[in-house]
Formats: sequence, C-alpha cells, structure tokens
Amino acid sequence: MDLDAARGKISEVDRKLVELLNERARLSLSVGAAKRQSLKEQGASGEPEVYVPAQEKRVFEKVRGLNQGPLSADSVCAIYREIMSASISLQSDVSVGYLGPPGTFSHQAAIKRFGDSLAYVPYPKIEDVIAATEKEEITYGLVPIENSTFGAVVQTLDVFVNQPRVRIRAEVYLPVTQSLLSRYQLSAIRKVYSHPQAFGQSRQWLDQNLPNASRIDVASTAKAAELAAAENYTAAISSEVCASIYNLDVLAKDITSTKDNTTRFFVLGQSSDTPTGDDKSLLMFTVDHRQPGALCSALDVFAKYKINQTAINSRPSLQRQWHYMFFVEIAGHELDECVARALTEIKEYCLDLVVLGSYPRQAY
Ligand SMILES: O=C(O)C(=O)C[C@]1(C(=O)O)C=C[C@@H](O)C=C1
Repeated sequence: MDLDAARGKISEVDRKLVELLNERARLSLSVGAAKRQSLKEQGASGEPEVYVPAQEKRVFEKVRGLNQGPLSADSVCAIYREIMSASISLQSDVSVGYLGPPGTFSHQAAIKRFGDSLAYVPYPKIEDVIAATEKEEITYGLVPIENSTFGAVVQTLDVFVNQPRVRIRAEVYLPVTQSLLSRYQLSAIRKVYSHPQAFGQSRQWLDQNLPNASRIDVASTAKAAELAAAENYTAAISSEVCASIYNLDVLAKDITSTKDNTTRFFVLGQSSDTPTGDDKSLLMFTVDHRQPGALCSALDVFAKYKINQTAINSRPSLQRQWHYMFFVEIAGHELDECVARALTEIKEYCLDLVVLGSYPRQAY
C-alpha cells in the first residue's frame, strides 16, 4: 500500500473510531442515568458513585484479553484509561484531590488512575486531602500509604487513627524514581530539601555523596523542588517531572536504595465498591494489652478462616500511652462471607475495630 492509500485508510478508521467512541460515551451517560434512577428508587439522596474501580477492573481485563496486537496490551489499556476518564467526566463533575503542588508522585499517581479529563486539586498536606474528601469538597482524594523501600507513610496512618469519615475505594501502585535536582553542581550544595519518605528511600546515596549537606523535611517532593529553584546552594530529592516544572538540572538519577522502588496510594471516597472476587480490605483495631496474646488471638481468626494477611503496621493509639492501633490488610472484601464471619469473630479480641475499606486488588 502506498503512503496516500495508507493515510486514506487511517482517515476512514478514525471516522469510525470517533463514531464508536461517541456511541460508547452515550452508553456511559445511560449508565449514569440508571445509577441515579436506582438511588432514587432506594430513597437515597446524593449523587451516585461515578468512579467504579470494580467495573474498571473488569473492563481492563476484558480489553487485555481481546487484544490481538500489534498494539501491546499496555498501550490499549493506556488508551482505555483516557476513554474511561472522559466517560467519568461526562457523567459528572469529578474532582480528585492530592498532595501538591503539581508534579508530586501523588499527582502522577492520580493521573495514572484517573486520566486527563478530570479536575485535579492540590492540597499542601496529606491531612488536608483527607479532610477535603470527608467534607466532600472533592469527589475523591488520593493519599500515599506505603513505599516498597521505606515502608508505611505514617502521616496517612496517623490521620486514619482519628477515624475520618472516608472509605478506601481503590489502590494505585506507582513506580517511583527519586533524583537529585539542583541549579548547582554537587560540590556546591549545602542543603537538601525533600519529603521524609524520599529521604528514607535515598539515604544511602545521600550518606555517600552529600554527607555534609543538611537535610530539611518539607511537605512534598514538589515543594522541595520549588524551594531548590528559589534558594542558593540547595538541591531537592524529587522527580524528573519536577525538574522540568521547576527548571532544575537532574544531577543524579534513580538514587533510591532498592530497585523497583514503588509507592502505593489509596483513592478515598464516601464508599467502598462492591466485591470483585479479588479484593483486599484494610482493618484498624486496638487490643487489650493486659490480656496476654490478645493480638495473636485476633490474628489467629484470619488463619482459622484461611484469610491471607497482606500487610501489618502499628501506630500509637493516641488515646493511651503505649497502646497501639494495628493496621492489618487482608485478602478479601468485607462483604465476602468468610471475611464477614471472621470480622464478627475477631471483634471478641479487639477493643474497637474499624474497616477502613475494601478495594479491588491491583497489579503492582
Ligand atoms: O460502569 C460504570 O459504572 C460506568 O460508570 C462506566 C465506566 C466506563 O466507561 O466503562 C466509567 C467509569 C467507571 O469508573 C467504570 C466504568
């Protein structure tokens, strides 16, 4: 086929694609109308959930399975991410809050999950994102929960300890490459700004290459880049995205201590989604520490029901000194029968137990 003929055929396919995209968009509007109708019939007030991670997971799995190439399944899914982003924005004005300023890994994770068609709202602190979700100032809030190198994001867990009225709706994994950004050469740098998590992930590199520079914690890696752009003899540990936003040079790339450094985020909203058959749930509870083996008895309940634990963390309970709030993530949805039974049983060993949410398991 010659060039003109191939372009002519592409143009014909484009015409059909645009038609099909709009046909899909009209169906998405019908889905939105059906959701509203069903809420009305249940006598419930408010807006239906537009972002449905369980359904998105089904769509992505279907599309992956249908794909015969030559496009890779990842390319087709990236296109579908944008199709669904447009579909969400057509159904309702959805906004997503994240730890800003623009360019943070939270911002990148939000775009990875929600695409280009939604409104993104930066907040200065993680607790602000959670408070804004609680007050429904934004439709969804995205917060970091743990990093594969440095562990739990304690700022997020500490807000959960206060039991905000939000539910986990989805999880997102983002590969994270930390870099040293500056306007100066390495030898001139006296001060490094970053988020405590990014310092933790890059500690070995800093100890070896900038042992005498002071390390100053700030609220986000993008804020660090903003400060490094404004102040003399400073640098930031941040992303390459921020190097271009804040006009900084990348002095060293990929300085984290482990390979495949990845951060996991939660999408928070007003409710969790329905079970998909492959979900996880995050529980938060305290146990009576005067009772020997109380934590062990609680965790044994999961073993009894053959429920796998995927993560465990603890934080000070803030109620009583040397009492801890345990965060246990398990496989399964709180509405799955065996999880529901285990939750009833485990309450015998817990002083209080809160299910922070159930969400479809995502691939890393
Ligand atoms: O199925 C739904 O509930 C929809 O709103 C439709 C749709 C889609 O475009 O496929 C859009 C957004 C949701 O996050 C999931 C799926």
